[in-house]
Amino acid sequence: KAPVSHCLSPQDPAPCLLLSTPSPLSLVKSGGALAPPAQNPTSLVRMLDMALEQKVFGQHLATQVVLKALSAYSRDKQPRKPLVMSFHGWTGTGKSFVSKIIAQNLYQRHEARRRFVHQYDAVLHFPHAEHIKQYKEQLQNWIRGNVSVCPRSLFIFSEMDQMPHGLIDSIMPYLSDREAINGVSYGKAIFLFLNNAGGDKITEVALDHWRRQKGREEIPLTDLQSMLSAEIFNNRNSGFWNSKLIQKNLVDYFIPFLPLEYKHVKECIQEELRYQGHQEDEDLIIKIALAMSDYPSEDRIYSSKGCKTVASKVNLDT
Ligand SMILES: Nc1ncnc2c1ncn2[C@@H]1O[C@H](COP(=O)(O)OP(=O)(O)OP(=O)(O)O)[C@@H](O)[C@H]1O
Repeated sequence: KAPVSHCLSPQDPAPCLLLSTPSPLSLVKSGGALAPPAQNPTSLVRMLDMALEQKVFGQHLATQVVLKALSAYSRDKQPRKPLVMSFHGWTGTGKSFVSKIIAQNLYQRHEARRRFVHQYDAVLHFPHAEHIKQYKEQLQNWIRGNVSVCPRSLFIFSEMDQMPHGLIDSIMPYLSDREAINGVSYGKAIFLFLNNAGGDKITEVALDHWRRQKGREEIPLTDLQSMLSAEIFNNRNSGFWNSKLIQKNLVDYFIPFLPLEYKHVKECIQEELRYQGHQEDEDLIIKIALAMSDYPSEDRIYSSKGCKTVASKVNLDT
């Protein structure tokens, strides 16, 4: 569970420092491979597939789309447009978890590859809406600087719902389908946006399916995706409210994270017990999972916190 490190962090006083003093590794041209030293992109995607399959519970829609998108992306030697994915769902359903798995598998086998992964937290890095002009400039500089050094950079924007309105549109030129901007080509970069916006609608759809006694696997992805794009564009609490990125269709995939059910929470608890080195204790697993399955109040199908508080609950009870 290594923390994601920054290549050029938003708080760096000189955001382009690495451009003037790059390390030898950051100068290696990544060419068609995902990151230096060159690796077979297909095998990286296969490893990612295995990791998602083993570690992520209850998110068959999200993991399928992520894998398809990344396999297509990794096959394209000269993409003109970066891959842009927007994750949506309730808290604790695995959005950050999946983005970490992507980062670890595509970039972080080698310590130095962490330099290709950049995480921006709207609450931490863009706290004051009145500074939006300055943030726009900084954001453009960080992205331009990082992609100049590492074309296959991965940018993760978490807490998108807290993003000052209009800020994300400042990166629109980099997400477009075009050759290069001032000699820098952005087509090999990946952008991930993590949002809670859309989570309530996803849950409504899932619950409706459950009430009609249809399986979770039957929830249609296409309906959810178009609903999500409309929802985040029209929702004032979303970082994409009225966003040109949505209007211009620059987000390639809207990815729904379904609310987690009792059985998925149980799996998270089992995993956490293993991780903390405890024996599997079925009574304890059931006790925690039952307490966490709280939505809707009459049926208690889903956990409104997903698996987010599992680690602390296990800590408390062991
Ligand atoms: N679908 C899942 N499968 C396995 N573990 C999960 C899943 N969802 C969450 N977890 C566990 O719960 C922890 C918290 O989840 P995570 O941070 O990914 O939630 P999130 O969707 O990003 O929430 P938020 O919207 O609050 O940021 C993860 O680190 C992971 O251990």
